[in-house]
Amino acid sequence: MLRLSHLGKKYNGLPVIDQFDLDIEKGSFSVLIGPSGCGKSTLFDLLTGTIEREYGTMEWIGEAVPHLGQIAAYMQQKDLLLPWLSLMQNAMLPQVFSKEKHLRKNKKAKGLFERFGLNGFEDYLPGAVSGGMKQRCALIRTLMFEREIVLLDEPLSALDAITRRSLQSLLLSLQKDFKKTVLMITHDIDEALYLADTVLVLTQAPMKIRDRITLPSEKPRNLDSSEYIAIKKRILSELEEEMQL
Ligand SMILES: Nc1ncnc2c1ncn2[C@@H]1O[C@H](COP(=O)(O)OP(=O)(O)OP(=O)(O)O)[C@@H](O)[C@H]1O
Repeated sequence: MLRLSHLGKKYNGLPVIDQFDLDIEKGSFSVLIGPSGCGKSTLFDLLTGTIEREYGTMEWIGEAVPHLGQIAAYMQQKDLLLPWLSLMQNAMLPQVFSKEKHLRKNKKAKGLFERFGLNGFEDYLPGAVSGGMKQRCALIRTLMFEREIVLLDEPLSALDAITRRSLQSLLLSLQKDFKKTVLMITHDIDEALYLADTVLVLTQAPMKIRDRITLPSEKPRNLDSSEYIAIKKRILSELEEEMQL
């Protein structure tokens, strides 16, 4: 389990995150959804160790850790591929930090290119492929880090609806086939309901968990069913209330 206890961070003397607690089951897919500016990216920066927390603790499987820098792979909204490297070279970047055999990693990357529909594009530069293909490559690179936790900060928000849905299916396989613990930020309620085991609705800053919704285990889901329409309404009204505060 990932356990965050009493985390806190201030900017210019104002608390963005204050006494923030969160438990995430190992192997689960949790989605954070909250008003703009409530502190989601700040939380990820604390988790990755990009910024230092002022107080609070983090535990991963019962052990206190300073941050998740060595435990989590992080993927952001922007693909952040290096434009002068081919897709395969970008995907293989984690190899630079790994002591493992190049051959095994290479085989793994090739398998992922096939699975993610990028075979034949290994030698293309990022500038020569679509946004969806770049995000798929970024996702492969995230998997190449072979970390137990995957942090996703709005990874699909820049994509069109059709591309987005096909990548959502790939994200589902992150958890199912690769047994990752996934924590994702999104502004898209449908995306949250399609992917999550647990949806965490957040308050305005200082950020707290306002609602924790455990979804039925069946996936993929039919979001047109009355059950999901009701959950969607619940989340929407909670977010509207937060935005009016
Ligand atoms: N480096 C910084 N210096 C000062 N204030 C900051 C800094 N980074 C973030 N903030 C402030 O902290 C608050 C939370 O920002 P953060 O980016 O974490 O929100 P968010 O929930 O990720 O927003 P969005 O959904 O719009 O991406 C905002 O008020 C923001 O202005």
